[in-house]
Amino acid sequence: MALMRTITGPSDLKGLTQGQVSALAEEIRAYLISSVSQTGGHLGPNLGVVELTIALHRVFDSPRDTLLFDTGHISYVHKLLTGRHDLSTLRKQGGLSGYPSRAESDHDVVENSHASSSLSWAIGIATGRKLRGETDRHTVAVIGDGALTGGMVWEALNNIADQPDLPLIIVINDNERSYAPTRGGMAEYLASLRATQEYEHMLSWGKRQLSRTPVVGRQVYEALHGVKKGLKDIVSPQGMFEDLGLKYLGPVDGHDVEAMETALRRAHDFGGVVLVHAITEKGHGYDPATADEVDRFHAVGKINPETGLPLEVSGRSWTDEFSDELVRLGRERDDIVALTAAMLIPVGLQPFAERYPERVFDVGIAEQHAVAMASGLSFTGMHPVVCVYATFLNRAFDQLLMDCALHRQGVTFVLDRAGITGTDGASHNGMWDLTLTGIVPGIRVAAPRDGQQVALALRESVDIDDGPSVVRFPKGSAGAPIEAVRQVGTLDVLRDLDDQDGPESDLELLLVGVGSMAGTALEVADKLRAEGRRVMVVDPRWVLPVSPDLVDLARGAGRVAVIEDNIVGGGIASAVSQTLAAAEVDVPVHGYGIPQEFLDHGSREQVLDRIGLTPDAVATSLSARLG
Ligand SMILES: Cc1ncc(C[n+]2csc(CCOP(=O)(O)OP(=O)(O)O)c2C)c(N)n1
Ligand SMILES: CC(=O)[C@@H](O)[C@H](O)COP(=O)(O)O
Ligand SMILES: [Mg+2]
Repeated sequence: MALMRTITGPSDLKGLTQGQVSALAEEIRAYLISSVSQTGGHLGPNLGVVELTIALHRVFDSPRDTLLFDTGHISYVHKLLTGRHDLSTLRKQGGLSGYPSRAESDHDVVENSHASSSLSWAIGIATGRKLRGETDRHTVAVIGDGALTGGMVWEALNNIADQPDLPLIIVINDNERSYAPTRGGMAEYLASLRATQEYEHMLSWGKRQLSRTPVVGRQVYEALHGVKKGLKDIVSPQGMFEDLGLKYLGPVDGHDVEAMETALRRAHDFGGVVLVHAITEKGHGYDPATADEVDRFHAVGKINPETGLPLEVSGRSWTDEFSDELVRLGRERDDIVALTAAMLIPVGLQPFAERYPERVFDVGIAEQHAVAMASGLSFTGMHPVVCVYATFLNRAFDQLLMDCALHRQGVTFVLDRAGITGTDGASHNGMWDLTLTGIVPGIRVAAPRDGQQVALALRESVDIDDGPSVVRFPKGSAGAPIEAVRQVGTLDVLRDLDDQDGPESDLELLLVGVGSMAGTALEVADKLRAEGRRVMVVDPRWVLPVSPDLVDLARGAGRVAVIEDNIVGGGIASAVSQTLAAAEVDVPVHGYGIPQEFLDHGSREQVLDRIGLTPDAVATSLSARLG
């Protein structure tokens, strides 16, 4: 760590010798392994960009030059080189973000964790700089091969190709993986370019051998070299980027700082748009990561740094409940197909894919495309199940609305990581989906309260074939089942008025627990009942559209309160309030949910506490309201 501690900013890198640079890379790699194994985080991706990031900061002059890191999860080395040497607070409340953060440094620009937007940012910044006469400032976007499969990238490249003179450098960090190996034509194309590297190595070996061959050696080499272009085009059609008029440099060994510096300096001095194709290895230099076939330690929890084995064992997750039921459904119905946006394992589709490989589609990091493709699949009579993290549905809202719902296509959306996720920061919380889906005509939305309900809701959703249906659930362990004490129409009653409480007509408070907030609602009810309040807790299971049974029950209540892990604005409380008003049911409705703010990272529990979405806070508020 001795050398790293001397690097207070990128300027301290410029004077290092190549030997010192190599030593620094090793120091950083060792520190990443020791620190991130204690905090958790994106260990594999960041081990893959150690040398690349050092080279970037030696060639460019951040923050005068702007460095952008697509998806943001690969910014740990960048942080270490820009004065943030201590990663021990990574992803902890009040500590360093796991993504770039403007509050931490003026070297950081794009904070969000949503992939494939870096080239759009880059052309925006470069164009703005040009308009302001600052054409000596470079903009560099580092984008992974996975993020390169996102449609926005191709929208940006289309525009970038129109301005080939912009001082804009695109570094493709090609490690052949998203979580799993990157799929699709783009991945194949990059593979063909990588093949060039082997070809170049072979050619330079041939040149060395032939140059040692007297007399004929030179002529033979020239002849070979003449063949090179032809062979190279066979090995790797350079066309795509060059056909767009973009200069392509590479492939370059992304773990060779000197080679990266040479390429980046050429790109820097070129004075126009250049793509530098860096070949890297996710998890590089750490055997447990490079040996990990699942995802090369894409995102780890706390692990043993020696073995890479997890130190925390989590219980059966919400995702597991979904995954197992989908396999059961897949066995019963051959019309069920599944789609993922490069997250087959994290969204729980691997067991289904192992059994029905022809019925799973990994479309790359392309949620918009996934939803429109699902609409097409549904049109042919298949029942697609689109599996994305709730926050990433934001990307595909128009396709949900105008491709799926407008045509009443029967598509099931499984939104994992709904609600507060916490440690991945503001852009990862699944806090908007109930609001977004709530404005989609004809949609049905289920918020299961436990693992059993996930299975039940999924089974019901795949029977909905006249429009989109949604099943949303949070990250982590699903916890123990919450049994209903009885049904009122479509509603599950979780806590009933006791007999001696008298008739339902003088119900003080009807408490609605949405999804995983059912547990919170029960604790709130128990606190209020201990004060002698007459409280009933119900779980609608299908939260949108609002059930008429809920309207009927509300008629007899003094107040209604809804607890949801979605923004309060436009969420289920809003929907209930609007539905009651439309039914002329004049009962106050109180919404308890997530504030309409971007929430700094912390654990799920810490964030819930911070925003007052806890049993104590809600009970205190309701107690005051009940008077
Ligand atoms: C829109 C969007 N969808 C999904 C994700 C989840 N995600 C985070 S990183 C990642 C893989 C990125 O692969 P790549 O760009 O190759 O970067 P690497 O991890 O290989 O460095 C995915 C799918 C995301 N961040 N954004
Ligand atoms: C950066 C990104 O989008 C994902 O890698 C995310 O960090 C993983 O989140 P989970 O740990 O919830 O799967
Ligand atoms: Mg990758």
